Amino acid sequence: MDAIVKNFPVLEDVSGRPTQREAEEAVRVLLRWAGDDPTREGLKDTPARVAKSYRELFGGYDLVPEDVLGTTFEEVAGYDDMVLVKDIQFFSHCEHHMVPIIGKAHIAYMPNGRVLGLSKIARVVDIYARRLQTQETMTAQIAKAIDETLAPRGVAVMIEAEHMCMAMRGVQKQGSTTLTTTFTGSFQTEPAEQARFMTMLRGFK
Ligand SMILES: Nc1nc2c(ncn2[C@@H]2O[C@H](COP(=O)(O)OP(=O)(O)OP(=O)(O)O)[C@@H](O)[C@H]2O)c(=O)[nH]1
Ligand SMILES: [Zn+2]
Repeated sequence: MDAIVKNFPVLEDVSGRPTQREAEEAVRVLLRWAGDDPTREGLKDTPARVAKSYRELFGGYDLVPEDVLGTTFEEVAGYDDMVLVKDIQFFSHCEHHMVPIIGKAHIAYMPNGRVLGLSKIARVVDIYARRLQTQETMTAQIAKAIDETLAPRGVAVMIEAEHMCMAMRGVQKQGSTTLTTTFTGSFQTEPAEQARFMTMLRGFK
């Protein structure tokens, strides 16, 4: 695997979680930090809602890719060419500002006798998207998870995303897209396979 994975180890568990009560109190503090009054009628239930919503938006911390990548099929009539699932939409949050990253993942692999249930590829994207992320980390983590669980001949992951921390605040550049890729196995060693991945991705829009 490439250097990025070594630099960004996979985070599978977060221990020492605060209680729901503590989480709600933290939201009240942030509401006051924003300049509002957490005791006013409209914000009364907001801390509880935010705490609940965090469990969903960051639900990826409770999941491991091995659990969803278990469904594989061997009876595919000898099919051994590229499988590409493209335009998998996701919402994540950047680890620097905790604001949304909105994007699409394109994932291909070269089977080695077994193919994955297609929905499982999208589930792996969600496991990593529903954590605090950088786009580079997420790209490498998805490739690593599929590579290690399925042991295919190669994996290619491309992510294209817009970072709201660059659009809504800070430098305030709307509409820019960041592209990241990770290639393993034959996608890394054979430029022709990488090129075919790009052609399949871009050729049939
Ligand atoms: N490489 C990378 N950078 C990211 C990602 N998401 C956000 N960033 C960047 O993280 C950087 C954090 O920079 P800092 O200077 O520490 O924080 P800041 O003062 O809020 O920076 P500005 O966004 O420029 O206002 C910014 O340049 C963001 O654009 C990501 O997925 N990958
Ligand atoms: Zn950010």
